[in-house]
Amino acid sequence: MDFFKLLGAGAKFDKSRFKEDISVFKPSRRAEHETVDVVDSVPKELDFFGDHSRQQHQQHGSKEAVPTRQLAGSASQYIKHENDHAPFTSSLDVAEYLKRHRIKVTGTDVPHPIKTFEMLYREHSFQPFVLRNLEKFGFTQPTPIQMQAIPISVHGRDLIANAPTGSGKTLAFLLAILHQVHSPEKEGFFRAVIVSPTRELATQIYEHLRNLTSGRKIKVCLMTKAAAAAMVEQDPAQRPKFDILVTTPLRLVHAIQGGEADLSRVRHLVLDEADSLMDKGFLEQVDEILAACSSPNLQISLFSATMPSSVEEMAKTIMKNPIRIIVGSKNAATETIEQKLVYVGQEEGKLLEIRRMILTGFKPPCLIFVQSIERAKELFHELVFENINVDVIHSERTQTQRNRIVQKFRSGDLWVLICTELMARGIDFKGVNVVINYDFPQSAQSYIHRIGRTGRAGREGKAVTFFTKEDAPHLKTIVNVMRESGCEIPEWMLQLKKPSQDNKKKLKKNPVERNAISTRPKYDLKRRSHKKQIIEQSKAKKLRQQEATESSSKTAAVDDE
Ligand SMILES: Nc1ncnc2c1ncn2[C@@H]1O[C@H](COP(=O)(O)OP(=O)(O)OP(=O)(O)O)[C@@H](O)[C@H]1O
Repeated sequence: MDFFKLLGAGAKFDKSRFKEDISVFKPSRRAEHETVDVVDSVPKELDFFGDHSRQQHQQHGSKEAVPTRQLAGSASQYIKHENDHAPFTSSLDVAEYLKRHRIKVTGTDVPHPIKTFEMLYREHSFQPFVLRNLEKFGFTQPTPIQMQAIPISVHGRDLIANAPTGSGKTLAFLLAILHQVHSPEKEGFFRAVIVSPTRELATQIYEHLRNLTSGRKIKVCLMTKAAAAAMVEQDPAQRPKFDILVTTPLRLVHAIQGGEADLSRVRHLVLDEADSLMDKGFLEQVDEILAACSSPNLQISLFSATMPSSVEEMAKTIMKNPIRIIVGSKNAATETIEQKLVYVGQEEGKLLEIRRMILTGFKPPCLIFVQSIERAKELFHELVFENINVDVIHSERTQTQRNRIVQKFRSGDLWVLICTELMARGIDFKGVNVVINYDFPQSAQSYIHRIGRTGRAGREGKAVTFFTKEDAPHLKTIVNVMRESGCEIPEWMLQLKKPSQDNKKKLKKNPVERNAISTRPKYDLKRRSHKKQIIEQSKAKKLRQQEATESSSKTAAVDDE
């Protein structure tokens, strides 16, 4: 029996490359004579995921070798329907409309959704400039999250919104804010604050807002390092007045502590990528921001493509009677993304696979995710000689470099961008064709956001995730996401054991240890590191000698005096 055909069910395997693994998984004589359905079952010998139970499920499953996306219904949220302009006639009518757009809403006194942007003007007294700008920038029809989130926010209600990546969440909260802040206030206090976890995302939201406010005197502040430094220098009475603030958490906390940002008049606080902001790394800062937003009428909105229950529970403690929206399935990946898992054997197999992809019709633009800055640099040094336009972005690069790289990737000058988790959330590169998870993601959330950089706004995209034997215990986490987003999964993958909560936590905290990314033989690497060590030791010795000579000549000079 062909075990690598079997392993290939739901993943890709190259037999010639995995000779060693073939011997590891070599079937017993008895197993060779068994007639087993190629896809449905995995014998013990291949049970490197530690799940023996799936043998009992031989009769189920698909014969599809690679998981494919189920197309049915995936683009439904963008399809216009005949009755889209007619007002709602009954609550049944509303329920049917929500169902058709796969919008689930929970909460009390939920305002009706909108069917068109024009309804914002007719039913919610939006200013005409908003409609003009929407048209100017090509937004003709609201997406499902916009249909329901905007009226809720306009009614001043707290909101927890969970909708897929690339489904237009940004415009949903920006339009609500524009309605609330449609004319500039003379005193110029911040009236709305949008917090996002990265500078890149904050900049993107700011640009989006600038487009939507064009032609109006609404003042928007992007809290950059330079802007914050300028505020510190300025006399408080002379500081420019702003209506809306877009910021990262730490920058804002510094401004609050330094007295440059007064949030006492903020009416609406939006936490974009809320689950990330309410995670340990940011929680303290978010607490401080919340404390500074002291208005009794504060309205809070949380948006993300992933909203774990623990975050929702925590969120409810700071919100007043919130309404919750889920578009599609909760915490699922976007359905227009074709997702694939590729088994690469050892760590070294990843480079071979990526080179094979480049040689055999690789369609840029492409984002490649790795788990650390070190690995991003290593991969860049390997791919830079491949005759492709490649660059690398991570938090150790300067802000100017980061801005330039993002710009080049957007304009198509860069084909391949190697990145860390820094780029996983929110960044809207419209035409990314493929996302490669070179390193297996550390959580389902990370997977959903990373692959969500493709397949945006109803477009199609591809996501390829490499996995080695070390990643196998966590494979089920990703398989579950794939299933939730409509991929067909072979039965044996569905039967894999779930990683324990403990294991999940461990992986989230620390990534899997991996060999360095390099095509150089290990012997070469060892020799290089040894050589480097000798050079450093010799430099240190020289320095010590120099210092000793200097100090003895100083003593001599003192003696002479
Ligand atoms: N109503 C609309 N019609 C057409 N395009 C839209 C509409 N709303 C948003 N878009 C576009 O869809 C793309 C994705 O939107 P956005 O970045 O807001 O997604 P998101 O839901 O915030 O994703 P993520 O979870 O990754 O942050 C953007 O290019 C945006 O301009």
